[in-house]
Amino acid sequence: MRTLVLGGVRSGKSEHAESLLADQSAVRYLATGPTLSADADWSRRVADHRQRRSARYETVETVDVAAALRAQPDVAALVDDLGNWVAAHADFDEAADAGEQVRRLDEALTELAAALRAHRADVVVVSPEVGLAVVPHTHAGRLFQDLMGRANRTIADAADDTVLLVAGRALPLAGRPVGTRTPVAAIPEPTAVPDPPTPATTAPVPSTESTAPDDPTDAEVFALITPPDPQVAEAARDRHKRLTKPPGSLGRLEELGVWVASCQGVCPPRPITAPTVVVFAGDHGVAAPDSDGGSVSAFPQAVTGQMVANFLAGGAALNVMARRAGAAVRVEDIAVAADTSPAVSRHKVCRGSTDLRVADAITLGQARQAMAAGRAIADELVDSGVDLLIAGDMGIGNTTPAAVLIGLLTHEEPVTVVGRGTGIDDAGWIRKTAAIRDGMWRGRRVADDPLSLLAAVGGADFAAMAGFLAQAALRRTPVILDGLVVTAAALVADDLAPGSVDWWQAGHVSAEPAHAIALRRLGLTPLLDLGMRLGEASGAVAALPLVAAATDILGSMATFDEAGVSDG
Ligand SMILES: Cc1cc2ncn([C@H]3O[C@H](COP(=O)(O)O)[C@@H](O)[C@H]3O)c2cc1C
Ligand SMILES: O=C(O)c1cccnc1
Repeated sequence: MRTLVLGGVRSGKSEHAESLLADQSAVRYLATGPTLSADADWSRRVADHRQRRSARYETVETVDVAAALRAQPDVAALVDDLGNWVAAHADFDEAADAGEQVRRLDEALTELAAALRAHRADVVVVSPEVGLAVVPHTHAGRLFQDLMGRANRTIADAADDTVLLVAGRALPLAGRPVGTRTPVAAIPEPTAVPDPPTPATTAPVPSTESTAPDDPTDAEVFALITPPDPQVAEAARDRHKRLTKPPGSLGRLEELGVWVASCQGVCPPRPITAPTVVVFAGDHGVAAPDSDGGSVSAFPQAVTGQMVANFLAGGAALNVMARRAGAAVRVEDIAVAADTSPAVSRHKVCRGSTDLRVADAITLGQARQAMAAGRAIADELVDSGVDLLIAGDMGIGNTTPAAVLIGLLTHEEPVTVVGRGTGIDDAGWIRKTAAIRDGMWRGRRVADDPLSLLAAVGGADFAAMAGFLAQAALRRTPVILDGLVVTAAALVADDLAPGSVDWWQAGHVSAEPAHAIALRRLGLTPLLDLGMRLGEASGAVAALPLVAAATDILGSMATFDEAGVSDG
């Protein structure tokens, strides 16, 4: 989480910033202020700050904040403050060219924003809001106000959250950057009230397997995710240079092998021998037919349970592809409306969800329970020796909550994230777009709170997938992501446990438009682009042989020395 804390003099901004990092075990305090100041008032303020900070803080006095952040991306940081940083990056002398100062600052800002975006641990930047004062009558004052305005805008764009401190009150700034698309909050309130869900099939009736109370477990709390081993990555890149091929000639397969090695923490990497797919099945209230019989899906809800049986019988596309790729398949009924085999319903949280257009899909307690289940499943597999994890989805209507989650987390509009799913017609497209709009309207208030977001507009299957994906990262196990539905859960998972994305590769890009948007947001480049739009983990399994081959290349290819081939 990156937060920009703005405020006037003595507004309480530093105290607020420190409170945001209160639960961090270690914080680097990047102090940008002059340290050898003769100004008694300044010295007293610095001493004040020092006293308020505890032993958890390490103070680093620097104006090269970008370099300081890059040096330790996994430790929380507090930058105090951006005003001093701006002052250090410009010449306020009247003789200096003001345009040149702006250009120089913009350059430094670009670097700083990139370092902030790359910072994996929490970071809070404190900055003075000087734009509300009268325009100063000195050249230096006017230039500083100008540069500060630029700096605050750029850093606010790089931050996940911006708050303004006024009179000791922290006001969250919900606005969107000037000149961008319609803000999510401005999506018109739904006019037509959607039909209530059909109670018999869509109400979340707790199953006999669970009572789903609002229990206080910490399913959504994750320890710090640390990245795959960068030293092993270096060693793997080095080894690639010694293998019997022109350097770089295996293209992206080379970096893919490097990634597997760094995930395993060993070079050469071990061959992938026990990849496992978990299909998370669940129904969605939003898929219930309207009074005119229309739905957001081209298929009826009953297909979800029927497909679970098909997976168990080995007849689904996923089964066929997984057999070819040598992956094990496990199915988990998290929220299927129908009864399924006891073998797959151990972790069942509920039967379907409530229609996300009109109410929260599931309760917070159910979201926690589902997330705990996803984490437990990942733990169990990793403990049993699985060396690569893949999540898949099965659930009629699930591309609608997936689009809602992606729309909210990437600030896109409903018409941009809607897709045809199982193949809806134009009337279905209109209905689905309206459903996504209603879901985004309902979910926008909790978009910053992953668990609440999953409860409001996701569902138990999405919560389980998010828990599974983040837990895989915590357990330092590589993951291949599938299509739209799994990637929607991944977006939430990386918010929940930042840095998880380093443990994932995108297997493919689906034909669903929101998928590419979500991948871009995660910074992932898909391995394949085959026009697939099935889900079930089929896209991830299609990419598995590439990941396995990339691993074997580093592990089994001869070096120039070994093969007696002349090195270029
Ligand atoms: C037979 C069949 C097998 C599937 N396997 C995956 N999906 C995929 O399509 C569904 C999502 O699309 P929508 O939101 O339009 O309903 C999910 O079940 C997803 O897993 C299937 C769908 C069907 C019909
Ligand atoms: O890309 C996906 O995951 C997808 C697309 C359509 C239907 N179900 C899943």
